Amino acid sequence: VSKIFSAGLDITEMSGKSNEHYAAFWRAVQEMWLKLYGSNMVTIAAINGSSPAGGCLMALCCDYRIMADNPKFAIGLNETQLGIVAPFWFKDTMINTIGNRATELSLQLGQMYPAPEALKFGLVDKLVPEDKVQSAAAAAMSQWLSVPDHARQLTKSMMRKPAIDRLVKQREADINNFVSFISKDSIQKSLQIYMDRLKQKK
Ligand SMILES: CC/C=C\C/C=C\C/C=C\C=C\CC(=O)SCCNC(=O)CCNC(=O)[C@H](O)C(C)(C)COP(=O)(O)OP(=O)(O)OC[C@H]1O[C@@H](n2cnc3c(N)ncnc32)[C@H](O)[C@@H]1OP(=O)(O)O
Repeated sequence: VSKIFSAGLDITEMSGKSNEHYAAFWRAVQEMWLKLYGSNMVTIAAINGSSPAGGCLMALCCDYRIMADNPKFAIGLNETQLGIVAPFWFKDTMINTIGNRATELSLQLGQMYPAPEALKFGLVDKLVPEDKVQSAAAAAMSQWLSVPDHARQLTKSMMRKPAIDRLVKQREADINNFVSFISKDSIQKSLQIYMDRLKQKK
């Protein structure tokens, strides 16, 4: 979709459903992260629009991020703005990209960064004109693929393995945490208010 890289997780999957539904949904989200963050392939994010929360997470899972140079497009982990909390593995992924202090600021405030600020913060690696995002991503891919694969893969794994192992170890506990958190009346109410606001903004 033009102007949106990803709207993040589907909020309708996290509201008004059964605990079994929430558990299956969260397991699938974990699986997505484990596959993408743990992939030994080269992954380049061509960010052609806004990228809140889960969308930002997907971009952060990639090895390199190229974003369209348009201040109307914003990226960030904005969970607190929805009244929810980015789980520890979202937080770890952000820390591994921009460091601890910048992550703390970002997460507590639920900040969405317009493209130029995202570049300053290190959330993205490069800005290019909107119509050059795909070609710039292809060029970056060629550069990354020119590095000997075994050396690049072992290096990637060395950098990411501690975060991945942490989720693998705590996977079931993380699902239980998510289910008990998201099914609280107060959290369901916050999500509903956020969705109503999204619809009113039209
Ligand atoms: C203690 C801790 C323990 C455990 C952890 C607990 C909790 C962690 C849980 C969850 C983590 C979640 C991460 C997420 O990804 S949450 C989702 C965050 N996403 C957003 O905030 C995006 C909101 N959307 C927008 O900002 C905009 O819609 C936009 C920039 C993506 C697009 O803007 P547009 O102006 O182009 O389009 P709209 O008119 O706003 O939207 C069109 C349409 O789509 C609906 N919609 C938008 N985003 C979502 C979404 N993420 N899920 C579901 N639906 C969405 C929007 O309501 C409109 O619907 P209608 O056409 O009105 O029906």
